[in-house]
Parts: sequence; structure tokens; C-alpha cells
Amino acid sequence: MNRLFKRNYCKIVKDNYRECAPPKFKFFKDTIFNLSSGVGKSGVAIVRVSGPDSKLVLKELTKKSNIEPKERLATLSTFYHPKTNEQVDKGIFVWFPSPNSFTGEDVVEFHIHGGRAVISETLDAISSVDGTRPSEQGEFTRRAFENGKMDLTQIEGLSDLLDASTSYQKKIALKQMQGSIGQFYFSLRKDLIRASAYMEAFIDFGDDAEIDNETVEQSKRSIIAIRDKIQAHLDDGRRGERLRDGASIAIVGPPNSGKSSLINLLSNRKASIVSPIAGTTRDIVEVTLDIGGYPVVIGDTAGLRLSTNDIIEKEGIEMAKDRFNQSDIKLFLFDSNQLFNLDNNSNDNELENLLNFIDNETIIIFNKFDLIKNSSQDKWSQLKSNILEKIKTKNNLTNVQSIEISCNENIKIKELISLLKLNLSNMFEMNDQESPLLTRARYKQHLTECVESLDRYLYYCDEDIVIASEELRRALLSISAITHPVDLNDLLDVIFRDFCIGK
Ligand SMILES: Nc1nc2c(ncn2[C@@H]2O[C@H](COP(=O)(O)OP(=O)(O)OP(=O)(O)O)[C@@H](O)[C@H]2O)c(=O)[nH]1
Ligand SMILES: [K+]
Ligand SMILES: [Mg+2]
Repeated sequence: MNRLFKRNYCKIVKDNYRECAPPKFKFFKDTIFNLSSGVGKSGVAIVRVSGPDSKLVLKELTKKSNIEPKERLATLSTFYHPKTNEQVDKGIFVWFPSPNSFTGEDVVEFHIHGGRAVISETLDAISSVDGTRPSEQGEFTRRAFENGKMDLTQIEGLSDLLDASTSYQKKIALKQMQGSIGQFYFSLRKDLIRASAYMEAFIDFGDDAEIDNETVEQSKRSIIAIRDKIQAHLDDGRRGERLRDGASIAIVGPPNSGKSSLINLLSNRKASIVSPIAGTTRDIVEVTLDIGGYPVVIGDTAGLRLSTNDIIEKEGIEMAKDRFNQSDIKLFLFDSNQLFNLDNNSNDNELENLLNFIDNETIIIFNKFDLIKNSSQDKWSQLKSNILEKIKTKNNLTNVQSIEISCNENIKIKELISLLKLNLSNMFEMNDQESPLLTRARYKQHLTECVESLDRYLYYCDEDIVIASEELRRALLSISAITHPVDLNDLLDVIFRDFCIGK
């Protein structure tokens, strides 16, 4: 490669890197404060102060004008109101000097007794110090972002962490808050910069560049590889969606097999009407649950009686079928006793048709197992394996999962839950190490735009190098926008609106 070209190439890479470096410190003038722990009476409350006058606040509240607080160590102290000199509380403060704090600024935390009067007097004491004001919603986090302590994906991870209601959601949010997804996008961006710098240098130098075709081809190949990596990340098989909305589980089966009894048992409440009348459930009854730390939405459905003439029931059955087809995990419930008493020689069309539904994502549940007498167990086992074998051959399945339970007698319900956990963990944790979970629609949008630009680049790069290079630049902007968007204001307002006052 020509030396001049090489130098130009390096300069372009450097400039681009600089462009996507995290922002510099902002040096906000105001010192902000607020209650950071939950509102209401509590054992301990935490009031956080951030900004240039944090140390002044500490001096005023401790009445020690030459205090040299220990860094990031809990110190017991009495706190006073600077105006009245009255004692406010006795508690602990922790001093986090800039830049080693959450916001990057000087921060002091007061750990005080969590009574309403103590909290309000402490806030009043702090507000009486010059240069301080109460924080706005999410303002501490916003400062952390604007001072380059966190990128936008980390902040979104923090927001998810505060919202997480299951341990799996918590695990993913914590990873994201610590930068997993941000680093993934950052490294994609770096690769893209390196690959595209060849193109830019080529344009700047034109024919003088004396770069061989092989160099251009190589740059093209690496761009194709990056494009494919982003596309693979985009094709995440709804994993991100499931994380947010929960995996979808459907309970289906013939009428009166105990579907509503099962959803009530799993959700520990009377969510759906149970009765001995076949055809009780008509609509889909949904319950959001945490099973083994995974978020799920379970739907109870109308009993599948394929031969019915009742139009309302028919409608319910259609809904049940749709729900079955859209679900990640399907629980197909049979009444063991009913199966047991079927006349072996009769060709039960209804049952045959029902068996067609069962696929790889189905767990077959033989409910009402309490009704199978001990003396009939051998006969039952035989019957069961015949049915399972039939399902396998009929639907071409290598394996079917099944379990015998009783909703009324609480037989093997724990085992059923373990089986569900196993299926959920296989589903949620798969490919976890390959690329981070696509957790937000916002990322999806930017990445899709990025891939579209790269596709246009690949289309144009042999025809019009200027257009092609412009597309590369756009691809870079799209991916940068995920962690460090150019037009921030609207986006930040939306994000920080979700945070509480003291965060
Ligand atoms: N013996 C016994 N009876 C059960 C069991 N589970 C449910 N039942 C009874 O079976 C009847 C039907 O139960 P449901 O839960 O309403 O059944 P379903 O499948 O929702 O019925 P549809 O909504 O009409 O399709 C009720 O009388 C339940 O008490 C069980 O494990 N053992
Ligand atoms: K019923
Ligand atoms: Mg029901």
C-alpha cells in the first residue's frame, strides 16, 4: 500500500474513532439533591447530593468547616440544619469525590433514619445551602450519561433493572447496565470504521492511490461479514420480545380436562371459572406469572370439542387454536380417566383429530390422575405408552414430553413446574453467549437502518464509489445512534421520564 494512502487511512480511522468517543465532562453548575430510596416510612433512607457544592453541603450539615471526608467510606456523624443549628438526625454519610461516583461529579450520600420528618428536615437542610436545588426526574442518571459515565444502552439497562420483576429480566438488565450490549455495538462500529476507512481514503486519493483491487475487495468482504453479524443479531427469534412480554404458554385440550383448574393452581388464585359443565371457558383467560425466574403469560382456552355446533363455542375454539399456534410452549391437557374409559375398539374421531395438534413444543399432561385406581396402574401405563407412540408416529416427532398430574389432589404439580422451568430455561438461555439479547425496539430500528445502508453500499460500491461511501457513513451513524445519539433531547426526555426523582 502507498505510504501516503496509508497515512490518510490512519487519519480517517482516528477521526472517526474520536467522533464516537464518549462525551467529555459537562461541569454542571447546580448541585442537585433528592431522596434516592423509596418514598414512605422506612428503616433507613438515603438522600443523595451531586454537583460542585456537595462538599459545602457536607460541611454545613456536619458543622465541620475543615472536614476532609474519607473517600467512599461510611462515617458516623450528627447532622444539623445550617440555618437553625438544630440537630436533624444522627446517621452516616459517604463521600464519593469526582470522578469516581455515579454521576461523575462530587457526590455525598446521607444515610438517615427513614421517618417522614427526618427526611423532610434533611432535604430542607440541604436546600438551605447556596447553589443547591432538588433534582428533576432521572437527573442524576442524566448527569451520569452526559458526563460519559454510562452510554445510553447502560441507562436503558438501569431502567430495566429498576423495572425487572423476574430474576431472568434482572439478570439481562444487570448485564446491559454493565455495558454488555453497548460494548457489542461499539465493537461492531469500530470494525465498520476500519473497513470503511479504506473506501474513504480511496475516494480522497482517487486513481493516484495505487491501491490494488485486492485491498478494496478485502474491505468489501469485511463489510459483508459485519452486515451478516448484525443481521444474525437482528434475527433473534423473538428472544428480546419474550424477555419484555413473557414467554407465551397455552393450555389447551378437550372440554372438562381441567385446564381452568390448572391455570388457577399455577397462578395461585381463581383466575378462571371451574365447573363440571363441559364448555365453561369460552374466551382466553390470561395470567402473567414468574416461573422459575422467567416471565410467562399463560392462557387458559376453551375446550377443543371439534364437533360442536354451538357458534359461541366454535368461536372460542378458533381462538384457542390461534393461541395454541402462537405459543412458545403448549400444555395439552387430557382427562386420564376419560382416556382410560374409552372403548379401545371404537375409533374415536374426536380424539384422533385432537392428537394432530401435538408438536415438538407441546407437553402432554394427563390430568385427574387421582381417578386412576392403583389396581389399574399397569393397564394405564400400557394405554399411555400406546397413545404416546401413536402421537409420535402420527406427527413425526422424535420425542414427546408428558406427565401425569392431578389438579384436585395436587399430584406432581411441583414436577410439572420443574418441567416448565426446564423448557423455559432452554428457550431463554439459548445462544445467550453468542450475541447479547436485542432488548429494545429502538436498537432494532437503528440496526435495521444500518443493514439497509450496508446493502445499498454493497449495491453501489462497484458503480458509484461516492454514493457507496455516503451509505457507509450513514450505516455508521445508525449504529452510533444506539449508544450515543446525535439528536438527544427528545429521546432523553422519554427515557428519563421513566426514572424516579432520586435516580
Ligand atoms: N378428580 C379430579 N377432578 C378434576 C381435576 N382437575 C379438574 N377436575 C374437575 O374437572 C371439572 C372440569 O374442570 P375445569 O377446570 O373447569 O376444566 P376445563 O378443562 O377448564 O373445562 P372447559 O373450560 O369446560 O373446557 C371440574 O369439576 C373440576 O373440579 C383432577 O385433577 N381430578
Ligand atoms: K368445565
Ligand atoms: Mg375451562
